[in-house]
Amino acid sequence: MKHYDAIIIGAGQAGVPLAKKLAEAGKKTVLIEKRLVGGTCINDGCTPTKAMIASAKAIYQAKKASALGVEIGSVKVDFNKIKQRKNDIVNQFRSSSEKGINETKGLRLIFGTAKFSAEKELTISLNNGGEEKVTADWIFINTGAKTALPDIEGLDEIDYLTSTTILDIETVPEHLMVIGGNYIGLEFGQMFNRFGSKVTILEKSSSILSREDEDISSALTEILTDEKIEIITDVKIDKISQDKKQLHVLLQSGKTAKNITASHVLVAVGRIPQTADLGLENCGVKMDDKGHIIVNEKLETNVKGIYALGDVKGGPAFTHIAYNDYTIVYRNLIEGMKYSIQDRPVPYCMFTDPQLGRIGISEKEAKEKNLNYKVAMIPMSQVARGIETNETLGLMKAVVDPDTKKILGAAILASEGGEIMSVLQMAMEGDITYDRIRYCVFAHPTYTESLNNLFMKLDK
Ligand SMILES: Cc1cc2nc3c(=O)[nH]c(=O)nc-3n(C[C@H](O)[C@H](O)[C@H](O)COP(=O)(O)OP(=O)(O)OC[C@H]3O[C@@H](n4cnc5c(N)ncnc54)[C@H](O)[C@@H]3O)c2cc1C
Ligand SMILES: NC(=O)c1ccc[n+]([C@@H]2O[C@H](COP(=O)([O-])OP(=O)(O)OC[C@H]3O[C@@H](n4cnc5c(N)ncnc54)[C@H](O)[C@@H]3O)[C@@H](O)[C@H]2O)c1
Repeated sequence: MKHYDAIIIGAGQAGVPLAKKLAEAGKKTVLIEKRLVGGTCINDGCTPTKAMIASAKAIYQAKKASALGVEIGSVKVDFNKIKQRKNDIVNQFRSSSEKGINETKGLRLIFGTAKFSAEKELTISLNNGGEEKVTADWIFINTGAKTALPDIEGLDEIDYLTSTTILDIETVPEHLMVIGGNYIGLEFGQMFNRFGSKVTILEKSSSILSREDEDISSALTEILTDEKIEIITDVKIDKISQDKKQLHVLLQSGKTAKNITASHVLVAVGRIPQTADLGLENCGVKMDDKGHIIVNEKLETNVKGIYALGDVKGGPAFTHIAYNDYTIVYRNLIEGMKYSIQDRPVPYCMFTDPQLGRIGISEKEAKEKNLNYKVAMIPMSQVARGIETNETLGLMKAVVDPDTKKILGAAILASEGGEIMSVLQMAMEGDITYDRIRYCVFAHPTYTESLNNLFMKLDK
């Protein structure tokens, strides 16, 4: 049995950089991956979806080009080429990551499924056959999450799609029914609508984006509905069945019963941690009732020397959070720092068009916390850059503290909303108050310049 300084389970967004850096720091390290280097983000998540969303945006832009005086004629979608481009980008990212691992001295990559067989011992079922046992002083669990399946009668008897399988479907669905109206449902829903599918989104809450402020959720609902996407809320699905031609969904929306047929169903109701087959009972690492690994603010589990990073530990499930987990663990263990995950900013961006860039607290949260707050808001139809580029959908909104003048949070539903939000995040991190931003000199005419006008609204 081989002994290492460090074992990392999962070549995801935390695992790969951590493994490389530990090996570079002189630690004998092994990285175990059961499927593909790069994990969800590169292979089934951010990279492929954002590549395909770029194609969907090009279709949309081409169709509205006549508003800018450009006549394109009919727009033809080559779905195979869209997928090929997506596959090329994914392969490029994955192979460059794998090359980086293989070129790192002191780092071994094993393809296989790891399971704890004792506290600091793992048994690996190797992908090319056989088994290997390894032990280490430090073990880092970065096994990510997978699609959650709702408890709906008949779901296990139909050919449903997940965010992974939909990436490789042969043709554009005629009618795509999406269960779940949040990040995955909305990004895929709008994308396939633009590729030519009829799209129906079924959301169990009273609105899509149910965790966001109502004005943000209703603005996006209007935008998507204008694109002819059907959104049904307050949904309880009673049964799904399939015959040779169609899928049939029996549901209640509020008090109304509906029977909807569709050609395809995409399940997008959240993700669950990949912990069930990890053998955690053999090492004593504790999980919560949803199967997430419980960690302290330094990402250590209840067992000394075993850490969990990324989606598997619960909390915000984003690539940048998994990556930040790696930097915290690495700097604490190798550089002797005392970084914590508490109070770190959690920005995110949903890549619908317009994007939703979010940071800090929402108005809803400010109200719930009984804070003294004010809201600044400007519709994109009043933003010069938006008008000039024909990107007038959405709004910018910031929640501020009128006493300290600090920005508490922002929701930017706009073209490039993620970039504009990041400008406000920098201001929040650097304690730049809104009364300064109001008079900051920004280049004209940029979206950022409109932050002057956004905060001017607070005087009115
Ligand atoms: C469709 C989709 C779109 C997304 N878009 C975005 C986005 O735009 N922006 C964003 O920030 N986030 C996005 N996310 C979320 C993001 O992908 C995840 O938060 C991120 O990948 C989590 O990284 P991780 O390192 O925790 O896990 P992962 O990247 O999931 O990596 C875990 C790895 O562990 C491996 N593994 C699991 N169990 C074992 C085992 N027993 N033995 C060996 N290996 C194992 C898995 O095969 C996998 O490779 C998206 C997710 C999806 C599904
Ligand atoms: N741009 C991004 O950053 C991005 C993009 C995609 C995914 N992600 C990550 O992936 C994770 C999973 O995304 P997601 O959208 O699948 O999950 P989610 O938990 O964010 O949203 C699931 C939605 O499904 C609804 N729902 C649950 N059960 C339902 C049912 N039976 N019928 C109808 N609706 C139901 C919920 O009310 C919710 O609105 C997110 O946590 C996110 O962190 C991020």
